[in-house]
Amino acid sequence: MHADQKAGGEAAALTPRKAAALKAFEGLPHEPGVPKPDPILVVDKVVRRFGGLTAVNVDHLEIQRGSITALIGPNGAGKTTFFNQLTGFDTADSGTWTFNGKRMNGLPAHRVARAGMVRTFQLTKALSKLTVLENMRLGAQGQRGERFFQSLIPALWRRQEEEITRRAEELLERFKLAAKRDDFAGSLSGGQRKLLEMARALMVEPEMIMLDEPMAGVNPALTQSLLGHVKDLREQGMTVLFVEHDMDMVRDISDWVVVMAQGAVIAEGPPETIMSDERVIDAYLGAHHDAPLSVEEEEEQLHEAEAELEAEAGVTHEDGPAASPDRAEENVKERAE
Ligand SMILES: Nc1ncnc2c1ncn2[C@@H]1O[C@H](COP(=O)(O)OP(=O)(O)OP(=O)(O)O)[C@@H](O)[C@H]1O
Repeated sequence: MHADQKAGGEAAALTPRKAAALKAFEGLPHEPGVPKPDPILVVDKVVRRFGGLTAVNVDHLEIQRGSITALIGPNGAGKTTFFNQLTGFDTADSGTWTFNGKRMNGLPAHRVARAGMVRTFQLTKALSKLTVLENMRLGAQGQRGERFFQSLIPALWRRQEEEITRRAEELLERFKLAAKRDDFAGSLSGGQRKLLEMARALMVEPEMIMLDEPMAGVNPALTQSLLGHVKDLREQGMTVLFVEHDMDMVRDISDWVVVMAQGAVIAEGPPETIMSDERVIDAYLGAHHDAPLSVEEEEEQLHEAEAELEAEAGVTHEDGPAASPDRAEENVKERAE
């Protein structure tokens, strides 16, 4: 009975949108840059250098429409820098990327947002001296700019302002922040700020939302709620790309996982297999951790170990530092006895 209940629960969690997202990835090779059946974002040869450091060097990447894709990788892999390039918050040295078939490289952040691709930040950008509602209304700036000429006519402008407030209030309701509407954003908890950031990103009615570490700084009480909201974005037809270090969250909500290391995409695949992919384990633990040692490497390690033992034995011996390898050997023997 327990198994049935479990199966029922899982079936209930497999919504049509989730099923469609999973089907889109079925049978795809688990290789970096693998083409997707219906990509909303296509990235080619994006490079960003800081002095001598190549922070991003992504050869090819496609993000499947309507899916939740996780972007993972060790610290300093280039995930945030990559987000910054794609969303116009920084300028790539080279490369191209298209969103819904339109070239996005070179566009400033507000135009990228207006095209339907928005992002949130690792450290939330909520303006603490503005109220929650004011923060939400600011999120609609892209829409305002688009209707600049309408805004010259007061009646149209007022109607638009009312629309913006109505949408903001609806979203605050959905994200359970309605009671905080008139509080300063600075008074919110870390998790509530993350919710506000997500709600604010939705003010421009995006097609794709990019979340930079949505779980960072969120207390456990809000974790489930945040997860639910992210899944909900896909249920509403949006595409989600998120950076996250919390592997439970990655396993729980993503349909597909892209792994970055040292600026490049090194692996892609479904969450259940990607965590055991050797390339991924190597990237997290440091390259070649489990490759057999060469004779030279073995000798070098032996030598280093001996030198350490000798040094230790010399320092801790009553007679003072080891004067010679022989003396050190004696010290080691004495300690062993
Ligand atoms: N403005 C900058 N100037 C110089 N170096 C930078 C700059 N921004 C990022 N870097 C470097 O680029 C590399 C990639 O950094 P990035 O923050 O994109 O990695 P990340 O994968 O997002 O890491 P984390 O998971 O720790 O957030 C790092 O070595 C970082 O020090």
